[in-house]
Amino acid sequence: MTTILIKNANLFYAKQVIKSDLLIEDDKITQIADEINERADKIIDADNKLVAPGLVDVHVHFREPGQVHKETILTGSKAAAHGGFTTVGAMPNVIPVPDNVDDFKNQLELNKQSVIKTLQYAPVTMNETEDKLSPIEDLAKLGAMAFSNDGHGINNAKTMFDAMLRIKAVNSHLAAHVEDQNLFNKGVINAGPVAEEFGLPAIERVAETSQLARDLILAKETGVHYHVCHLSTADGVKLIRMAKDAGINVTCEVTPHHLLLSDSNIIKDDANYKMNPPLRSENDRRDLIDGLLDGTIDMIATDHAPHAENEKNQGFLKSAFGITGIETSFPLMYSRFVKTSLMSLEQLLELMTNKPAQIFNLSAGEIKIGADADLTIIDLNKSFEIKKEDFISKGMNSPFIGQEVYGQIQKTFVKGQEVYSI
Ligand SMILES: NC(=O)N[C@@H](CC(=O)O)C(=O)O
Ligand SMILES: [Zn+2]
Ligand SMILES: [Zn+2]
Repeated sequence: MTTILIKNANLFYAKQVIKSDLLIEDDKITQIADEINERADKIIDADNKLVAPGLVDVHVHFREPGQVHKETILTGSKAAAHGGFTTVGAMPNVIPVPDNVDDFKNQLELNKQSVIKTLQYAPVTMNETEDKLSPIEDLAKLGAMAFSNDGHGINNAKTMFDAMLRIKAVNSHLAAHVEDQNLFNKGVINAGPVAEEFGLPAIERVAETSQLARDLILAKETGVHYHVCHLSTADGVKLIRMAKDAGINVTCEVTPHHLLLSDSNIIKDDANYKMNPPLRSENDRRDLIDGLLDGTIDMIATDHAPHAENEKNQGFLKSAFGITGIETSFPLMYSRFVKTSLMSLEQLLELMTNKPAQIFNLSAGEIKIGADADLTIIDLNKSFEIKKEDFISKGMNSPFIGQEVYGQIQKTFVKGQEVYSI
């Protein structure tokens, strides 16, 4: 047996940060107490740093198979460990889309290269296109964490309705990239004065909100657990608030970038500000923050979307949609929300551990006796600059490069194994 004793932790335990020691035996947490003086193979003095459950991100893109020049499961998962994450949900917009038993099994095999726990979404429809539903029952049986066509909206209401019924029947979750493909209309930036100033084709807010309104009604009718990916609009927050009040089984995520940036921050033609959904207005951003603080929005997810340099330096019109996020999420959220007293550290940790785990029924996101030793040690007082060269991800496409932040990840453990150390 291998034992690790962590001394002098500021431990996030039972929804509070407390002074504590913690003992790991092999892959499990076996003791949590004021003072543990057991002999151990390794003793780590946490020196009053934060010891948190490994962070949970239900929305990442690891690009393998098919686009390994952007990211691989190995580089993506190492980047996640660098960001303090120990459990992630990988979206199925890889090539080929794992929309059948063989490709899904192959995807699960590939995911074994992950240094953290990489769970797999299955697509809602074949090849994430409109016409035909994927073999939902088979893919659920193989262990799909949930179903999503992320990257594309599901335009056809009948397709969505049927998908919801079948996903509900297997007791799974439907995570929706809510976007009407016709209203999206090949835009590249949020509709408004900034789009006009730059003369770029725009994405209307109604691309998100009209499909969301439809889906909420369908979710009410079917009872499926309907989860909204990367919410971006003020009206979207209102719709979800109303739906929750009406008892509809809806949950929702928001990304750090939609909380921290608006279209007014976009540097002309810098595609590190190009993603889908686009950065919206200051008004939308404020309402997303309100929605996060009042519980309308349930969790933070990064939508980590790595691309190669030459796919992102083509200006706003031609570059790919998406930015990396998994290595900067905690430091950015901690610096801009906790340090500024918009929320407590405990609130932020809930949004990045317990809440996503609970909502997707994952055994993750909580430090407790008997749980897997999935932990991260974070120095909250350490400030540093976000630098390209510090990314482990193959993707360097971040609008946050150059920003000064607090909250440096020092070590990350998965099942008692150190998967990142500074
Ligand atoms: N967010 C993005 O802009 N891009 C994502 C797809 C998605 O999340 O919709 C990608 O796969 O690159
Ligand atoms: Zn999406
Ligand atoms: Zn995505």
